Amino acid sequence: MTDKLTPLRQQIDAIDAQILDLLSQRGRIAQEVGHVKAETAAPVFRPEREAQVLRGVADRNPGPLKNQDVQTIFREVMSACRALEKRVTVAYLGPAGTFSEQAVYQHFGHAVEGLPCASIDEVFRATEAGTADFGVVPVENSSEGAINRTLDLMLATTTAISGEVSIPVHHSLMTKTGSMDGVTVVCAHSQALAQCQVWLNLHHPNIERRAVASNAEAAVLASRDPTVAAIASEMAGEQYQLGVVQAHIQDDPHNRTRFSVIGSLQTSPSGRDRTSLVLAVPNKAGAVYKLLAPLATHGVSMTRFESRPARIGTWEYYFYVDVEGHRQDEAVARALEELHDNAAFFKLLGSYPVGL
Ligand SMILES: C=C(O[C@@H]1C=C(C(=O)O)C=C[C@H]1O)C(=O)O
Repeated sequence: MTDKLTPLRQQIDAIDAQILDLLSQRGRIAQEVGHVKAETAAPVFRPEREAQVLRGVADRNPGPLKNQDVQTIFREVMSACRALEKRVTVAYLGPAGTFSEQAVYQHFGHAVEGLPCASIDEVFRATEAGTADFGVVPVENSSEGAINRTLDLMLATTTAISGEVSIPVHHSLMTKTGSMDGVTVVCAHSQALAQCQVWLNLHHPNIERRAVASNAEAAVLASRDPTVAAIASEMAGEQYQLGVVQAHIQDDPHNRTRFSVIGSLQTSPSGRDRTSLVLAVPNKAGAVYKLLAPLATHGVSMTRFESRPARIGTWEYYFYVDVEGHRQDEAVARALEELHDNAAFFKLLGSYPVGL
């Protein structure tokens, strides 16, 4: 067996040497790109370019590696190259170990400076103040719907959306010991408790459920107290050395959360983009129908329509609308102009590449 393995490993060693050499060449060119950008104070992180690179590797992938796996590798290659230009700082809902942190790495790769924040408000504040270059905030969950605080802050702040990232959300029940003996309370973020309620009703109907600031916070509490169980990601469980009582307890096995990347960057077209905006109309019959007519006129598809009650003022609801295409695409630009004219309130949140 050894005789058969040795020549194969020699081939792998030779290929690795080539890969390393090519990575170094790529890194040196990225440094040059960094110098060019510095001359014009151009932004280092270019989400549209990174999206194109990732789509390109999937299109050209000859196998046997899976598209998703080569994309993960190239995301990290770009992340490391980008860090040679500048290591971007990204604020997210902490502490470390949250799904938000996972979303940060999925979008930016690991060569970034994560800035864990105590609340969604703080992520917006850090991003607006420039303490972080970008922020990553949850927008909607496939089981529980919109994250209202995020929608409200999108309206109230000057941040723009420059990207999106969607991740599978799997919840596990974990304790310090890996068993439920002596456990009197299950802690998690209210969204996670809601996403696991059928399972909890069935298996632990009599244990108190307590909502805390985040699932990672629940993991911290469980790591300190054997009477506390946490619902959190296994990543958080590993971070705080918890034992898994039961993995994947979320009621919907396809549960996902979509995050927005926020910042001051206005992303250029990537070829497959989405545009997010907020609209309001006076409370009159047929007003919403009329408001949206320009989308149909210009053949622009709407991929999301969400309403939020206006807390003060003249209008009853704000409508959060996502459409296919970039604000610079001709059809989208025309539709947006007409929407703007029809609406009592209009705010363009941003155009950005459709997430992988
Ligand atoms: C190298 C660049 O800078 C960054 C790094 C990229 C890369 O490594 O491919 C791509 C886009 C930018 O986020 C660039 O703008 O081309």
